Amino acid sequence: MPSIISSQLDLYSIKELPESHAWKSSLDDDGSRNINAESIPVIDLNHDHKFVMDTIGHACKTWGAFQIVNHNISHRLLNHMETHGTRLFSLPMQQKLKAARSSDGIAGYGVARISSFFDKLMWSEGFTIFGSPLEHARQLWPYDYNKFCDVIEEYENEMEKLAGRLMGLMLGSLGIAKEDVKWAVGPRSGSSALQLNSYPACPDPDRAMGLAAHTDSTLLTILHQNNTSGLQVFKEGNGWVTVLPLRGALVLNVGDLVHILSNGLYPSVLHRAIVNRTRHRLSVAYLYGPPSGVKISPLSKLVDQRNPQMYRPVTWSEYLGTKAKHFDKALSSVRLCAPRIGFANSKDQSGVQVG
Ligand SMILES: C=C1C[C@]23C[C@H]1CC[C@H]2[C@@]12CCC[C@@](C)(C(=O)O1)[C@H]2[C@@H]3C(=O)O
Ligand SMILES: O=C(O)CCC(=O)C(=O)O
Ligand SMILES: [Fe+2]
Repeated sequence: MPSIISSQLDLYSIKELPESHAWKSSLDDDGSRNINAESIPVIDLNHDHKFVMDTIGHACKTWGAFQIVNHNISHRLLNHMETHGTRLFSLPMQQKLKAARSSDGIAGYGVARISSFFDKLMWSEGFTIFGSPLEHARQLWPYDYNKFCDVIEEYENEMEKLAGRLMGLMLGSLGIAKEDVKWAVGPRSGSSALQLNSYPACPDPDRAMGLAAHTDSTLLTILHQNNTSGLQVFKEGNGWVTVLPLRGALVLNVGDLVHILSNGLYPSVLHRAIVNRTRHRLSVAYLYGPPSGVKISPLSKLVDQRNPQMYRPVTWSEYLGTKAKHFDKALSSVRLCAPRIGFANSKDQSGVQVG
């Protein structure tokens, strides 16, 4: 387990990669820096409905991730979010620590929640918003916290609408009307989180890891990255594929709960973030979950004798607890029967850690 002291290192001031953050020797290159020609699809939401739905279905099956353009989230809002994120991580360390995540909490400033599963530390810092950001914002900027809260509120509202629309398209591509899934329509509250990730420029990027490989414990995640690459998705047969930032585009990741809902048809995507020698990278993940209390289980229309129910019902908070305990074994710990052969995530996710 990383010690408290080393998890609070100020990465902005370090001139040489400490052993605590060295994941692998520079000699063993796993090819992660190849910018492969093939990458995740880019989907224009302005195309006609049927085309968009079919393209999304195909992307979910084959990649578990895609980029979207013409999503109706304004450049102004994306830029504001980026500015406020950068402003937060530029604060002095002792100021950021005033909003530190408590050991049993979700919200606040700190290392990634999954850090405890690795013996090396990641080259990143994060700020998680779960519920109102007011208290933490007050600690960060005692005289000037409103602007931050306003941007977060607007961002969450806009993202919620987009996530609902994408959820409808994904369900549609599975042959399910959104209206047939009770919780997918109607009011929702407290069923999303926002994760700001900061990856400072790193003196030895080939040996460092920004955010270790994981799948998201969400229905879906909408990711905004600044104009610096770092996100990679894993595709069976291709290995790690870089998702190049496309100005104004957003990345959509299929999460574990859609994996469950689709009875394994849309596998959640394994992804990670690598770091950069000269540039600071910022990403903002909107983590979209079901309303609290709702049990997520494979849609009955997708279950029959030939396709038995693969997962037991779980609520979001139950699943988050399972993930915190079992990490990459969380999905298999709620599995009822063997995975479909040849599916992207049917293989064990262990073994992705190097170093
Ligand atoms: C709603 C969520 C989803 C969480 C936990 C909680 C709040 C923070 C999210 C993340 C964000 C960073 C990667 C991850 C793996 C992590 O360490 O914290 C995510 C995790 C998950 O998807 O499991
Ligand atoms: O920074 C990135 O591109 C990835 C972030 C991520 O995977 C997450 O916040 O869950
Ligand atoms: Fe993620």
